[in-house]
Amino acid sequence: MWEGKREHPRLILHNFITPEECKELEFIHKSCSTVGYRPNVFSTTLSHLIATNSPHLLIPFVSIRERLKEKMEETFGCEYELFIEFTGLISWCRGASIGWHSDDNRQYLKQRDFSAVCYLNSYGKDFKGGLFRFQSGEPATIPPSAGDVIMYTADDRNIHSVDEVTDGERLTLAMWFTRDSSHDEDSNLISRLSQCASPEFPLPLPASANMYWFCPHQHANLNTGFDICVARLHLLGFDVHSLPEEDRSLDASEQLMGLVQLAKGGELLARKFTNVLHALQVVQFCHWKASELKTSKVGSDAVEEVKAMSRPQLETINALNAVFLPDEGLVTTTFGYLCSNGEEKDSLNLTDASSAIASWEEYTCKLLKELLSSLPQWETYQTLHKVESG
Ligand SMILES: O=C(O)CCC(=O)C(=O)O
Ligand SMILES: [Fe+2]
Repeated sequence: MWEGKREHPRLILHNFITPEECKELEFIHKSCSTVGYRPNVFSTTLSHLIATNSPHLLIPFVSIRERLKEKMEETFGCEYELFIEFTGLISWCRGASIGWHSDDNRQYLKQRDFSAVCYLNSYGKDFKGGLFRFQSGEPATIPPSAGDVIMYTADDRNIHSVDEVTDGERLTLAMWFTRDSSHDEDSNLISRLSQCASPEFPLPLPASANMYWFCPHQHANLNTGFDICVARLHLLGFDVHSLPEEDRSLDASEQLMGLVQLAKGGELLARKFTNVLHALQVVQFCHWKASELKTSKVGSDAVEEVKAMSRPQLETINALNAVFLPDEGLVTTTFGYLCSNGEEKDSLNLTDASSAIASWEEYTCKLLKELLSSLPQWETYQTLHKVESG
């Protein structure tokens, strides 16, 4: 069944994830990611999605997880034995790498039996460096390609590494599988969903006031970094304007948790977003769906007003950037792809972002409806699975 020998139980699958699924997961990651578990790594776990009041974003993972688990059990001959231990979108930015290791190499990781790494973007096209390598056995080197999956045992028969990423953002869906039901991710997620899932429209909520990422390898007293949301918006050419709060005593980090507006090229969009995460989700949605949204141009009455910025508004933006984005260059070197000449910056304007709001709301409602109708069955069977509607 496996391509390699028995000493190195592993399987490479090509195009297991569709291009549309890759794009949707990329949208989720770019609108929700937080600081990851290694230097220059950013992650979006399923529990983080629940914590940021975006539980509906679990839905796009459901059928992918199900298919991967089935394939894993079939490949390694352990039908109905496995539980998913961890699911996360992980991006490896410039400077990120990992040396030789097996995935169960810590006492607290011993429950891990199998690993699956799904590539959501491609070596050469989206990033440089970042080759996956097995220390022994074939294949030895794997250049990530969108849609491909590597499955392998988590023990020392599959010691592997990832070369340093030298440009761009390398995106994966990483999953671990276990035979130990006490490490079942699903039952944990379901109990959290049962506590929080309300039929109300979910407006994203930053999980904590601090989404600030510190750049490693800097001299300790020269610490620089950025707020992840502000940085991601900046990469698409948008600035954030916060609205004056009644309570002026709020410290800087709180300003992104309240009402914000989007600005670009000296103009400001009248529409107010609940917080920076809300603005980011809409903008990333707009980026994901850009070609569709442009062809189906919504009536101009739906387009919100774009006005020239006043001087105090410009000053507010500059003050926010000084705190949350002190080093603009760091954003491009971390999240950008230098080969692409920063064309992403000019791809969207304020009117595009404004007309994407309705479609983003529609998308969110559709997923929420599916979540709410699936949850009773998930609770009964204690697994996240595709529930046929109607
Ligand atoms: O991203 C990859 O290709 C593998 C990552 C990895 O080895 C790990 O996170 O343990
Ligand atoms: Fe690994």
